[in-house]
Amino acid sequence: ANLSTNIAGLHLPNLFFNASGVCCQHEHELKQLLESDSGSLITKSATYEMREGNPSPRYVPLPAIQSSINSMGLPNEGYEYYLAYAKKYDYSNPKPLFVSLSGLSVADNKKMVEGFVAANLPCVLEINFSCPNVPGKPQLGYDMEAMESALNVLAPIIKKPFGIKLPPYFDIAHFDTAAAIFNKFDNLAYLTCINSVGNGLAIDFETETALIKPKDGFGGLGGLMVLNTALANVNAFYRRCPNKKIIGVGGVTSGKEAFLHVLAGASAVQIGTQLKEEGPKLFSRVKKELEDIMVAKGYKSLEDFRGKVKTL
Ligand SMILES: C=Cc1c(C(=O)O)[nH]c(=O)[nH]c1=O
Repeated sequence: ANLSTNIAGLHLPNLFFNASGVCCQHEHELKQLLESDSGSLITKSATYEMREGNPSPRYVPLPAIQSSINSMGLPNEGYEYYLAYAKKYDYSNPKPLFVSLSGLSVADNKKMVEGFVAANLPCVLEINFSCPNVPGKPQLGYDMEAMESALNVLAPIIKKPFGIKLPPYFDIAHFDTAAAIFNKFDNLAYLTCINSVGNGLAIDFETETALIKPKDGFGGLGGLMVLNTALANVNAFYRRCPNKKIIGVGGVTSGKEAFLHVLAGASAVQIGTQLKEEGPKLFSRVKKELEDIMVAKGYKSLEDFRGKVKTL
C-alpha cells in the first residue's frame, strides 16, 4: 500500500507528521522526528520574540478518554531560531520541512514572513490563525474579517504555496463564510484542520481542582475526544475548497482514525496528543496499521478512498 502524498507541491513519503506544538520546539526534538517514520515535520509556532509561555502545569493528558488539555501559551525559541533551522535544513531529505508562524499581530506575522521570503527556502510556511491560549488575544480564526485582512497582507508577500492552521468551526454558516474567504487566495494551497478545541475545562474529581494552572484551568482540548469535530472540519473544507488540500489533525490515535481522516478528505494527517504520550515511535505503528487497513479493504493508494466518505 502506498501512503505517499503531496502538499503545497511537495512530495511526502507518507502522510503522517507531528501536529505543530508537539515534539518540535527544539532542534533535538525535530531531530527525533527526522529519525522517526514520519513523512514530514513541522516546527512549533513561532512568535517574533522568544516566549517562555504560560506557567505549569500547562499540559495534562486525559488518559481515560485518550485526550489532553493544554494552555502552553505559545512557548517558542523565537522566529529567528526556526529561520536558522530552516536555513541549515538538508532539503535533499525526503521529508519536506513545514514552518509554523503564529505572530501576536499581523505586523509580527508580516515581519516573520518577510524574513523567510528573503531567505528563499524550500520549506512550506503555515500561518497559525488559531492559538486559543494567549491570554487577552482572541484567536484570529474566529474573526472572519480579521482573517481575510491578514491573508490580504500575507498571501501576496509569501507568493509561494502556503497553509493556514484553523480552529474548529461548529456552524455551517461559518464553514461557508470561511471557505469563501480562503477560495480568494490562489497560493493558499492547504488548510490544516483542526487546532485544539479552545477553552475546555478539565477538573480533578478527587481534589476538586482544575488540572492546568493558566486561565483558571481553561485550555485547548485535543485527542480522541475531538475526532468527530476534526472529521467534520476536514470534510466541510474538502467539499468547499476543491482547489486546496486539507491536512487533517485531531483524534488520531491509530491507523483507524487516520483512515477516517483521509476518507473525510485529508491529504496528510498530523498527530498531537498521541504523539506527546507515545513518542515518535508512534509513526511506525500507525503507518503499519493504516497499511493493514488498506490491504484489508483493497485500497492501493490514498487516492483510492480520499474524500470518498459516503452519505445516507
Ligand atoms: C500556538 C499556540 C497553541 C498552543 C499553545 O502554545 O498554547 N496550544 C494549542 O493547542 N494550539 C496552539 O495553536
